[in-house]
Amino acid sequence: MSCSINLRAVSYKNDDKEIFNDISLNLGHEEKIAIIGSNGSGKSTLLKIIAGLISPSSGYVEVFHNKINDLKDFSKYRSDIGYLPQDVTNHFLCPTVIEDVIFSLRAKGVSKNEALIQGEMILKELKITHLKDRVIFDLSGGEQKIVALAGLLILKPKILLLDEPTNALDEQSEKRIVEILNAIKKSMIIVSHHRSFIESLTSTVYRLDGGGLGK
Ligand SMILES: Nc1ncnc2c1ncn2[C@@H]1O[C@H](COP(=O)(O)OP(=O)(O)OP(=O)(O)O)[C@@H](O)[C@H]1O
Repeated sequence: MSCSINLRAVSYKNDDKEIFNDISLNLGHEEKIAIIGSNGSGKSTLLKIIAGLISPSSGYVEVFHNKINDLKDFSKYRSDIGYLPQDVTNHFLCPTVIEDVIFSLRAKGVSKNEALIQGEMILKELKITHLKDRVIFDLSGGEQKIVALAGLLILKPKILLLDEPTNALDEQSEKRIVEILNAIKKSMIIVSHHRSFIESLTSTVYRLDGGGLGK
């Protein structure tokens, strides 16, 4: 099977406390999987390891079947992996929606005109054109999540890692996120506590608990 991500016997210790041990997982091409588990079981930590933000204590990650030996190895896959953190509030770098959404493209050297064209296309796709010139910190939590997602999607990542994408959202915003994610054909790992949300996206659900990952 062609895989986007493989975890090979990944373990993580924090101040000598074992968070999880010997985790193996395969994320197939354009497969969507969900990870559930109790608070503090290590779901966010595992997602950060896959996103290349922290290193495992032992074991390793493969991205497109290439072994990642240290965090530097992730640099060539940065644009391929879009990571949505649990709390997006501190994730924004620019005051307005459109400026923030195009920020990563501009950072890659894309001209302002071209970046604006692509930014407006993403806003249209996600049906948030009306938010284009709004100040991000005045937006609701749900709107901020969708704007953060737009900022990831503009780079056309092949893999999405989403940490609690519907945390604290109302039913309407959750429905909107489900529509958006169901329309996206990408490899995806979704961490969530919301059973109904997960079930509307995938039937492949893993539980991380007691230091191990199982179905
Ligand atoms: N920066 C940190 N410093 C110290 N301990 C941390 C840090 N981040 C996480 N931890 C600890 O690591 C463990 C796993 O945390 P993590 O956030 O990965 O769990 P989680 O399953 O995502 O929890 P939740 O469902 O509450 O979001 C917890 O015991 C947590 O207290």
